[in-house]
Amino acid sequence: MASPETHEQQPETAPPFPPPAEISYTGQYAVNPLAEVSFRHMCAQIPGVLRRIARLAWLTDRRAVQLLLGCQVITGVSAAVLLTATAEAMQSVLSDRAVADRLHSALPALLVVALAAALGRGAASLAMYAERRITPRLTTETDTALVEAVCRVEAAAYAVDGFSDRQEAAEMGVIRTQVMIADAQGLMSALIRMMTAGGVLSVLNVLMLPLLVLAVLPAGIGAVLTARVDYETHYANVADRNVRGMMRWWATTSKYGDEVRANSMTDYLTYWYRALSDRCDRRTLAAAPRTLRISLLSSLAGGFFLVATWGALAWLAATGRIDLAVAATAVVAVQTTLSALSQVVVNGAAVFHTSLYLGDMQAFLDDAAARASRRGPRAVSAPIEEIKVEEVVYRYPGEARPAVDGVSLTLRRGEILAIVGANGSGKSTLTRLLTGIYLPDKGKVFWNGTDLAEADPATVWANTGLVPQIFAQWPLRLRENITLGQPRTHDDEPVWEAVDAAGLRETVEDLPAGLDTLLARDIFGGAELSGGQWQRVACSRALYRRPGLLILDEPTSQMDPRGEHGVFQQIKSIAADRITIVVTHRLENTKIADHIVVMEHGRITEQGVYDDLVHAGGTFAELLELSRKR
Ligand SMILES: Nc1ncnc2c1ncn2[C@@H]1O[C@H](COP(=O)(O)OP(=O)(O)OP(=O)(O)O)[C@@H](O)[C@H]1O
Repeated sequence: MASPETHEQQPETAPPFPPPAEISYTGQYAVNPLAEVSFRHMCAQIPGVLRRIARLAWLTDRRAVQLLLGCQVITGVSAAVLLTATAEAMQSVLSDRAVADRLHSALPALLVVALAAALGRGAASLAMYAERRITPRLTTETDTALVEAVCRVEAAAYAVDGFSDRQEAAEMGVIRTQVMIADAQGLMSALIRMMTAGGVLSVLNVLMLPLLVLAVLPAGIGAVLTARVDYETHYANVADRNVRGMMRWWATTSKYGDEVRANSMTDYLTYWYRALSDRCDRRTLAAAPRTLRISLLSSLAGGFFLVATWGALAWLAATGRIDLAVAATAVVAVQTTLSALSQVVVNGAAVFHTSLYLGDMQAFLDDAAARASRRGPRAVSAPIEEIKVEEVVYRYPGEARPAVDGVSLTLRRGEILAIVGANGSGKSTLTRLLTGIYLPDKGKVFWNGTDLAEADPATVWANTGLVPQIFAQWPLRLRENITLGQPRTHDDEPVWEAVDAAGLRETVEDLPAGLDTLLARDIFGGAELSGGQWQRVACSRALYRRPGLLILDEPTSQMDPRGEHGVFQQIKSIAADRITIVVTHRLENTKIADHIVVMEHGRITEQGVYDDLVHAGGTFAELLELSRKR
């Protein structure tokens, strides 16, 4: 192995950074939903998407939807009136009478034209107002539904390959809801205008309409094909974008700022971030020639038919097949139909594009709903007298070996259980099974005789208090960090009790606003706590709940000896009313336990009380000996 000095002397020989891992999933999520569908199938989806958008909008704001629909009708009627009145005005303007007479006779029709145009514009403004009433709430509804769906899945879903990528893809659906109503409304109003203008045009000359449709259709096909290419690129980039988003937070949050700097990680992290971005860009750029080809071909075909349309109109007028007034109206009708058709194409493609992301969002919401906790209606009643674990086995998805493998235990109220064992031996997983966060693959966990697989988890978790190894440091006030999610009381007495129990009073009294101090210095301001102080906050949070089952997973790993001693004394003093479980590597702390279990490779290999295990000559004695030798 090269010594550190060798590294220092030959920095130029250091190998280049390894590229970020290629992440691709092979599970059920690996199939691009577009890969196997035809163009016709894709277009056939649009009415369904419009229906779904309409339903969501209707649920959000019925009156705004009614207003929107009313405006669409007015748009259509005003477009038809406008064209008919234009034709009438043209008849008068292009007649062979004196100029003053022509204008005079055209005046009523011109007034109707002005009125219809004003009505159309007014309806468009009102439609925009209605759209702006619906969109923000619709986005909030979908966004909240997504957050709630993720919060309500069984915790085991997080470990399923591709779950977080699907969530990332679903986020795109939420983003698209911001333009979804505007696009759908644009499409509808363009369709109405197109139908009325097209109707008028086909009355003037039946040949014009198919020519116009042919002029715009290639652009429509091109836009939908481009949307498909964009979506394919988006789909290929989902995993990398997801990782990049997470890495961005890890690299830039002040939480890990010390580690990043003092371990010289900045260069690697920026290289890594850029490499992931480059990879996404490469995929995007690789798709550019395809979109160029699509755009050129569709423009060419569209241009050809557009020239044919104008040529046909000129030919009809030049050969006297239609008179000049009709030709002039036809020019207006062609322009109106053309702009409406173009809008249909643009908004239709946008709605189609949105439908792809909405499809991802819906698929994720359905998947999350299927993974939501649905265990049974039985309620676990307090106090918790007994927790019984029978031969439980739990294997994380994709892992070869179970993390917990055939464990049986019985815990009674008033007892303290200590779980010890090497890293990765299954201690935390066992606590997740005991609390019902995970349900075992085999075996059962009973609380007061109720199988947790059949119990409503809310009634189970109403009785638990957990200090996990990695706990949340919420960017909220100190009081909320302790009481988060709990029923509020009118005074702070119980909060101070929890503060005292974790030995946090002195810290709170030193804070500028006591319990009201905001603990979000990086984001919104306030104060910052040390690692050990945060751990005391996490302990206060669990103790504030006065739980029937208190689980502390390495609760004092960052505390000074006085703090650690105080917390363990406190655990002992309140143990009579509850079942307490402590996971710890500091074996001296297990002296307070009534029962100790030693775990190895997911199994309990030794158990008993402290004094017996110390002299048993097994793993416990060996680990204790090693810790004393240091
Ligand atoms: N979310 C997860 N997905 C897949 N495997 C996991 C997950 N969490 C833990 N494991 C695996 O399960 C095994 C047991 O992990 P567990 O966290 O229960 O160990 P532990 O005894 O608490 O370890 P430590 O002392 O390091 O906290 C380990 O092999 C670990 O790799």
